[in-house]
Amino acid sequence: MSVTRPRAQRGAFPPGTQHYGRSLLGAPLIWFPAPLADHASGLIIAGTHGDENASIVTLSCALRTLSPELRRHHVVLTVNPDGCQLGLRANANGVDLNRNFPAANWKPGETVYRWNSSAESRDVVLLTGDKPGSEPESQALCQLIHQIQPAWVVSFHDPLACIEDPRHSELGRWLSEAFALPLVSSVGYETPGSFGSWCGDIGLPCITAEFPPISSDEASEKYLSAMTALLRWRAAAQR
Ligand SMILES: C[C@H](N)C(=O)N[C@H](CCC(=O)O)C(=O)O
Ligand SMILES: N[C@H](CCC[C@H](N)C(=O)O)C(=O)O
Ligand SMILES: [Zn+2]
Repeated sequence: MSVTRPRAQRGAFPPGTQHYGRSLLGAPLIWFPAPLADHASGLIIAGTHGDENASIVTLSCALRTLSPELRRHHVVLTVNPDGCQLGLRANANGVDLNRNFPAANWKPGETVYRWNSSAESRDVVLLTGDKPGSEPESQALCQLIHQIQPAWVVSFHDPLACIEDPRHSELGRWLSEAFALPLVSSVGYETPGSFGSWCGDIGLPCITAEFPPISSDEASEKYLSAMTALLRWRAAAQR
């Protein structure tokens, strides 16, 4: 059996998508259950920030490249489909979903982000939501995780160019080598109400993989083999 599908067949998704809710604007929230699911299956997510296209597109390309029957891990391509449609970091309410998760450290009010990689400071203002987990997209993702109980989560973002894994786990070290990105313990600033904070609260290992500032076109070439390998990654003890 071939590990990858021929290029001619990679234009369409393999069958088997499922819905786990609806976005604020009514878009379906879609996930791709792992055909080879077992207790060691993880969850790979991207598009929490709808303007972080390079990682979303590369994960999509990998899903369409790997022979579907070999995929061990579940996938959510776009946590924030409304943000993707609007070209926006936030969801349609102006909420940064990665400050809206019902973590113990959630903070009310405003949050800031950097306009682009040329900006020196974080001066663009977004909201964190009316209460922890107020947004349909973050609520639905938490519910999906409680339902499928992944062994770990890898959350893709752009453009900070690092693999953030406080545990420096086997998977974190593998990601750092496979994507040739530095392994760090923290992205270096506070992210109250973030997905990783919520995972920490429930004891779920979470690694944040930040692509560098790179086009989708270049990332889909440079990172395709690493992303495709991640979809069927196994710990050494399971090989
Ligand atoms: C350029 C981009 N808006 C940016 O640098 N944002 C970072 C956060 C990156 C991310 O959420 O993955 C920032 O605000 O520092
Ligand atoms: N660049 C991301 C970093 C996320 C950090 C991660 N540890 C998490 O908790 O999701 C952000 O500003 O939202
Ligand atoms: Zn992000």
